[in-house]
Amino acid sequence: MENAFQVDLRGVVDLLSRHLYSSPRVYVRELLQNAADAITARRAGDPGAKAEVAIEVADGRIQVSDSGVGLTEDEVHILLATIGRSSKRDELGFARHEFLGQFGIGLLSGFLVADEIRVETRSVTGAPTVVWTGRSDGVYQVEPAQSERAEPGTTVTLAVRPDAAEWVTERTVAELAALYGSLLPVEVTVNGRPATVAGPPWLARHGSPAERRAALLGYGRDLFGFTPFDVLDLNVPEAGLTGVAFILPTQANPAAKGAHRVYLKRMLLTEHAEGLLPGWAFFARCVVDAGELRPTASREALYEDDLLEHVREQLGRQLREWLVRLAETDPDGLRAFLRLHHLGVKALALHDDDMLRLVDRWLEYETSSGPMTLAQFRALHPRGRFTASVDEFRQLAGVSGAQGVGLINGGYVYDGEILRALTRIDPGVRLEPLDPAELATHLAPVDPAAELAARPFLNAAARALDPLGCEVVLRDFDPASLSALYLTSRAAEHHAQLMEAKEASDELWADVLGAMERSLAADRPRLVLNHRNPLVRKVLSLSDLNLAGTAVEALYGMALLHGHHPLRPADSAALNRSFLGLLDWATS
Ligand SMILES: Nc1ncnc2c1ncn2[C@@H]1O[C@H](COP(=O)(O)OP(=O)(O)OP(=O)(O)O)[C@@H](O)[C@H]1O
Repeated sequence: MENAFQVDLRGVVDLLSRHLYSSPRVYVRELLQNAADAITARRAGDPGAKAEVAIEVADGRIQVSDSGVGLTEDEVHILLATIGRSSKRDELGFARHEFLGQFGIGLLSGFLVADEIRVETRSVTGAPTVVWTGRSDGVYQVEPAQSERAEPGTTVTLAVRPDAAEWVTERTVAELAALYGSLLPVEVTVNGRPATVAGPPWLARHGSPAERRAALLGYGRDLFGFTPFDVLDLNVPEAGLTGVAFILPTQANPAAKGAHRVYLKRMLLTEHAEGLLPGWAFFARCVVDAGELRPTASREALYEDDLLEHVREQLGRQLREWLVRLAETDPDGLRAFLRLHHLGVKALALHDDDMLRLVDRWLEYETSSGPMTLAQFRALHPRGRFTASVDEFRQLAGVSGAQGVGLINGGYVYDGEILRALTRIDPGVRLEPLDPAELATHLAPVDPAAELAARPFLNAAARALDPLGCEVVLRDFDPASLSALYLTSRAAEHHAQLMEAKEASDELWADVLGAMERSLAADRPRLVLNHRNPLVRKVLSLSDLNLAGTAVEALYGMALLHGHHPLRPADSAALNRSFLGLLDWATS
């Protein structure tokens, strides 16, 4: 025996309200949408038919009347009383593209605020006016209307439940009708006051491009509360998409979720759409209307499909073209943009040669020769170096620059990768990462006589720093104001990390790490004393070698601090010891 499914309407309404829709307010959108669709259906046969939706709100009742196709009694049974049945799909079950609705559940959203939905409708076919009344307990009835409607169309009436009263006030309904329906191509009024505007502002005609731009910037300001840095048109014909992108006037958080305003067939889908733009374009906020993109069943987000993917690519391309155009026509504008949004552009440059060229030509980097673009730096220092961290740049820029080794700060997000990627646009690029130890080879040795005279001092200094795992050398370099430089090679850093790990690990691991340690050439860090520095000269001239050892410990501590190197416990102890030693000497 075959049986039909039974539907527990209360359960379905509960499902809709708790899990599908984010707020009862969507009932206004669903009513508007049905009214607009009914008008679209009527105008398909009669293009000159009126396109009016009148919403009346008073005393906890809302009435939505449309001049649409209306329904016959048979259609009422089939369409209004069958959940999931919709007249807006074709024979194969696909959404028909001229309509907003498609799922056949929207009318049920009336039960979010009322226990009863009353639909009075007269079909354009000339059938008599009927009244359908559906209740949230799952019972409905259809009866002939007491009087015929003057015109074809439909009036839906909801008498609000006391707990939902806040959703059915004139003010709330007017706000919601304007929010969802202001761009609809039908005339919507709430208690006689218009809720619709002339159409999407980006399609409005203006006297001149400057006027249009000013009007669109004003639109952006009204919508988002900031005056956009710039505005550009968006267009993806395959998705029936038009709109505008506003460039944010302040730095944006790359991790912030998208907040794009999306209309589908002129009805607001969401103010918080995600996935409309590629991830790197976090500096733009869009307002778009698309005829062909699809909503999810809740109508609160875009359905992720190939078309949305295509739209994302195309909008990304249009933003990219805008940037390239800006570089060509308004360099100052581009500089200002980059100051705000360099992260997005750098992220894009990693995979896009045009953007990489733009970064190369326009983005200023910190370098040992002052702030300049990568292109300028390469012209000045064809074999320049870049650092792996901001700290390293701060430690070494001065010394490196003074030795003629150009240095770029490559320590910020994406910079290392960008510098390495430069060969993509210029195969001749010779910029390489700096190994700090290499810098020592650029520091000139002191003259042999001075080196000889300093021997006893250097021996004492080596004895003082040996327990700290550091070697001492004397060099002659600029800037003279720098007393000592602590240089550690990549291998030495690795070695130091290994030692730390070994100290913290158990026996088995300590053995393994010990074996690794032996296999690594322990390239020790160096303290490079600057023979040009007056303080170093003074220390060199000390005849008391113990005191000289203490002074070297102090210079070592200063070099670590100056270079923002981490201080190990042994380093802090050496620094304290040197202080005490110097104080003792001074007071004895
Ligand atoms: N104002 C109206 N005028 C004419 N027909 C209507 C009206 N409101 C609803 N209908 C009919 O009732 C059907 C069911 O409406 P419902 O709102 O539940 O779903 P839908 O609009 O088809 O799809 P969705 O769930 O996506 O909104 C519609 O397909 C339409 O045929």
